[in-house]
Amino acid sequence: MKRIRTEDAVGHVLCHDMTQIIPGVSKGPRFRKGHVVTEEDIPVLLSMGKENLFVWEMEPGMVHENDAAERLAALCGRENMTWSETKEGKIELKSAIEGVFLVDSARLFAVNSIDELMIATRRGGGTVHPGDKLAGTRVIPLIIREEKLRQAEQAAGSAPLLSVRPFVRRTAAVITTGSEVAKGRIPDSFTPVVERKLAAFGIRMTEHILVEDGQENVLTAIEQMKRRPVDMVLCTGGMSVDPDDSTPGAIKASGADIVTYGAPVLPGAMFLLGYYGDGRPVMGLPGCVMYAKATIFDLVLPRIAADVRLEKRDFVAFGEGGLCLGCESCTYPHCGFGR
Ligand SMILES: Nc1nc2c(c(=O)[nH]1)N[C@H]1C(S)=C(S)[C@@H](COP(=O)(O)OP(=O)(O)OC[C@H]3O[C@@H](n4cnc5c(N)ncnc54)[C@H](O)[C@@H]3O)O[C@H]1N2
Ligand code: MOO
Repeated sequence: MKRIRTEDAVGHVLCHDMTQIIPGVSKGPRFRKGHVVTEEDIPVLLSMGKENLFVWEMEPGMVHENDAAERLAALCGRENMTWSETKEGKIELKSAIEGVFLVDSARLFAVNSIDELMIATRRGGGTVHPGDKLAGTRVIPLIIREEKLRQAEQAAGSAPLLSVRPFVRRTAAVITTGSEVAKGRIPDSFTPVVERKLAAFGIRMTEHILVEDGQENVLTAIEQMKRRPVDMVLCTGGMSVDPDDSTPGAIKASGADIVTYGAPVLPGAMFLLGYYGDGRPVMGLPGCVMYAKATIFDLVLPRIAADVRLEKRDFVAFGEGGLCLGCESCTYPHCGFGR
């Protein structure tokens, strides 16, 4: 910080707010802390009685907070996002589309480990709508060393830290397993739940089949459904330890590359996800998906719908927060489940 003559202040950064009082008209900050003094400001400052100013020394190698915020926002990404104007050293990013919001957590962690700057985002993996806030960036001091920004850019790497991907999968085949349902002993109350959950992402159930228990039966149904022009295959029921539970074995036998059978999520421990060679996902949905308000199916569906390939580590990461607290009135996704 240094004291300089107002006439010499063009291009310098003010260290504090400057109040202007025009009797009977206005009283308030005429210039904000952080403002970069322009030629036109000089007569105004002089009229406010400011013949000298306290300014930050804009030495080479220092960056103003507004320019720094833009450098940080650039690390976040632009595609399918809107940027607010830079105000008081902050930029807010919002979604321009409906889709799934993704965060590269490890690289975001690395950037935020650097002092004097920050990027805060909403949790990744969930659905966002146009206008939803995604992230905000700013630096902590009014001016920051260029070197710090370079460190952040290095930690972030070349790919954007954040992305929003539109929902692109449109159709699903549902295979409802269980002799009690296939034989009509009880009504099928699982399929309507699955249809409703898919519909929230614009996915239609274009194929549906009921099959009796038994690995051969389920396998035959899966093979039949795989040949149809559907974007994903879903099997309901038969996912646990009962001798008649043969869905996981049938999915494996159908040639899927299994990402996970089992996940650190309750409800949803018995969930299975695999992919066929052509990239289409196949899932085994345990009984809890039918009766619980929110389950692992809700946690993975945004990414499945956006054709973002899930890996084993994505499931491992669910463990902390993967326990649904079973609140009397469910507020999912506005709760800690899966976060
Ligand atoms: N000893 C253990 N028991 C259970 C375990 C376990 O680890 N050890 N896991 C539990 C968990 S967690 C879940 S979730 C369920 C998984 O159930 P399944 O996916 O195997 O479901 P089913 O056994 O096929 O059915 C359970 C229940 O739901 C009824 N059902 C199934 N499909 C339909 C349908 N389409 N419409 C209406 N009702 C349906 C079925 O009749 C059964 O009553 O396992 C726990 N048990
Ligand atoms: O763990 Mo089951 O698959 O939760 O309800």
